[in-house]
Amino acid sequence: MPLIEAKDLVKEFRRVRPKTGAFSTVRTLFSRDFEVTRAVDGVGFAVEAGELVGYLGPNGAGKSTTIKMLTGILTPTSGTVEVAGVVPWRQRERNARNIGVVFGQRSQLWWDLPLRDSFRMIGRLYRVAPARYAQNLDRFVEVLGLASFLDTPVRQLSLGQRMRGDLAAAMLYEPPILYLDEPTVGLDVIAKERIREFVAGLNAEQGTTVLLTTHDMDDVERLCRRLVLIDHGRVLYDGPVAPLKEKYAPHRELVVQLASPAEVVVPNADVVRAEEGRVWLSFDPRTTPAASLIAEVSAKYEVTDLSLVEPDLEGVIRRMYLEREG
Ligand SMILES: Nc1ncnc2c1ncn2[C@@H]1O[C@H](COP(=O)(O)OP(=O)(O)OP(=O)(O)O)[C@@H](O)[C@H]1O
Repeated sequence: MPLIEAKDLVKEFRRVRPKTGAFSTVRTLFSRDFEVTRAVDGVGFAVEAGELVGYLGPNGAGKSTTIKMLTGILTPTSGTVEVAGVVPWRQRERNARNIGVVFGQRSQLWWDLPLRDSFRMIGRLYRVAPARYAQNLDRFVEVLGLASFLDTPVRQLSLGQRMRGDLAAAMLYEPPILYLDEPTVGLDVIAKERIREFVAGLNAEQGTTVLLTTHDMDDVERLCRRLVLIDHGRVLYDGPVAPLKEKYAPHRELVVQLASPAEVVVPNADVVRAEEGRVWLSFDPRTTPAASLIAEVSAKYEVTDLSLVEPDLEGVIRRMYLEREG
């Protein structure tokens, strides 16, 4: 049985359409004229225990609204969700024990308290046994590098430090599920990598099931084996990363550095760029294996260096969205 299962999930937001003109405030107050936004429009997916799934889509696609329904913050307009056998919005407290949540844009920590006290409050709130609590705290302090700012009030922490604190707080009570909404937004490269390493470790070592929304394709490349792509509140793709790349970016690039500039002509590959002896060749690995192309180029030209370039996921997803729109 899946650990997380959403079926035909719909969420509509109704907002009174504001009136203009004389007595507009009073007329808005008594208005029956609603504006309806269907943020999530029939989403369905199932996540098995131990998966690490990227939940992606353009701005306004409905990602955060879905996560909010999975956490129980929002009640859907229709459809069903079960998370570890619990309907999140009916049993919010039971659901909360099963999930850790990190929203990159906002902290769950107490702003005026030192990180250590925030952790203590969370430990008490979730009734973590003292020995277990101490063990978990020690581990997170070590792997997330929290020691130097554990006694600093949260409001004085840098964004990267706060995010690490938020991650530790979300996992202190060992929930089997972790929802991450833009966990690396605004962080520098090193801080991002640290977060990714931590999440990958939780998934690999603890078997934590992770649902990740992000706009950062490096997060996705590094962490996700499966993607659920949504747009306008609907699922466009649900499956592994590789076939998506194959379908929307079947070509690979071979970059060769020649000893001296030359016009490269080889069958089964197109020169897409050439600059001072560096040549970018595009080829289809389904018909031309990389090894045979490399052998061919090396036999004909004096090659001093070469590399193979994989298609990047951002381009793949962009191409998919463009194709659907067109
Ligand atoms: N409380 C709300 N009231 C009215 N409309 C809302 C509310 N929350 C979200 N929406 C609308 O629902 C749609 C989906 O929003 P959502 O935040 O789920 O998208 P998202 O995929 O998370 O986007 P982003 O990547 O920009 O965070 C948007 O059109 C948004 O304006």
